[in-house]
Amino acid sequence: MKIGVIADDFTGASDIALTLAEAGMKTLLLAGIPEQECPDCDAAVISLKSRTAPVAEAVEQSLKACDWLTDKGAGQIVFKVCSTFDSTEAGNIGPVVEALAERLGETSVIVCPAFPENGRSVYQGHLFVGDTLLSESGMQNHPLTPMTDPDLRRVLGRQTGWPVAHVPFLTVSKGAAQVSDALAALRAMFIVDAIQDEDLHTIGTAAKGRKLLCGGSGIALGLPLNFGFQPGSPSWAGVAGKGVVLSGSCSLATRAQISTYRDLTPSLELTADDVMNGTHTAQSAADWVMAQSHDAPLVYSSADPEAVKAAQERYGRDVVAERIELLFRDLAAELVGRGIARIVSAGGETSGAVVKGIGAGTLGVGGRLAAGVPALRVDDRALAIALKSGNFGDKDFFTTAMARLAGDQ
Ligand SMILES: Nc1ncnc2c1ncn2[C@@H]1O[C@H](COP(=O)(O)OP(=O)(O)OP(=O)(O)O)[C@@H](O)[C@H]1O
Ligand SMILES: O=C(O)[C@@H](O)C(=O)CO
Repeated sequence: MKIGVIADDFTGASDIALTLAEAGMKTLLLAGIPEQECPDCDAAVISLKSRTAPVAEAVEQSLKACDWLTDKGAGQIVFKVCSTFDSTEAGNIGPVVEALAERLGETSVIVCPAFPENGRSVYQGHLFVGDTLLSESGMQNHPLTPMTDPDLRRVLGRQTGWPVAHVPFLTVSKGAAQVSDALAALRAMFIVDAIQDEDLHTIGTAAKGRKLLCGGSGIALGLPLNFGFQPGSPSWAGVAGKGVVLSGSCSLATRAQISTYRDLTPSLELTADDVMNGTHTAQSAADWVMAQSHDAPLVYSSADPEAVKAAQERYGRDVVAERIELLFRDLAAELVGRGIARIVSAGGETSGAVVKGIGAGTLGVGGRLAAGVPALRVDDRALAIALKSGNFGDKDFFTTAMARLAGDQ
């Protein structure tokens, strides 16, 4: 194994697994730290559900994953975080990077969440989503990690005792040698600007030999070449059978996708009240799914910001999120037990719960369904899944993803 990735959520893990697979590496996605031997690979992505975990837990899990990956031969570790830098004042990005850097003996670390293909760019240390600052992109209303400050130097600075420095676009545009020189000057975490894929390739070249990087999936674009890999297309055979779309994401993109898909398919909305007072359970939702003649109905809890806020005030933010996630976990388990063969899951926390529910161990990476979203095959079962990050995919994503999971081009 050459590259080991620790991802702080499941959609993020599948996002970077696609980048590495398309860059020519045999890549495996592992749902947590494997208890058994895993098949041979060039890159392994360990998916944690640590983005919103308590800091100490996130640090402990990340260090365990790091030890497992280095033990299997990984010489370079990437800590994959969200391209919208989802985190809170407490962490978990700063504390995890600190702990990993200390474990690996690295004294300066590149931190770059840019993902230009999906509109995320970093310029003058600020994160943009398309042409808006992060803090005006909708992410200021995220249910668990509202992002209200677009200056990543400040955001990261609040999470770590390490100095936070900046490598500006002007340096990146001069090439890898200049980036390497800038990184050598200080013991620090460096927010590195990147506005296009070319910048990420430059940063990738500058990262040759570095033991630790932190970023979105874009940070991996230039790394495989350092190990001699050339781009390729992962293959996908398709899985036939009944499908389901499960969404707990409340992002703008997911809500637009739901509104399109709801016109085409039967849908069941689980409101926060329904879940909290037991009106809907995993059993009742599974009965509903199996009773639909449509081949891929929709079950969702994807409320607008006002409804989310009201539910959080009524029940507590973490309590309501956890109860909804548990319902999706148990629903996924129930549905797979009843023969569901294709699942599209929307939302990182939600996907962590869904993957747990289906009891996945190793997921093979197939072709791309959208930028940042691959088709995945669960273990060697006839079960296909897509883990869609909240803000990824166009408005027709659920329809096209379902068809492609089945093998349509
Ligand atoms: N009506 C609601 N009220 C409060 N919380 C909700 C509601 N519906 C869903 N949630 C919670 O909101 C959270 C959404 O996070 P999730 O990571 O699944 O989506 P996302 O943030 O859009 O995706 P990503 O992390 O991939 O960008 C989940 O914990 C979910 O349980
Ligand atoms: O980087 C992203 O935006 C995604 O891979 C993700 O992490 C969403 O949870």
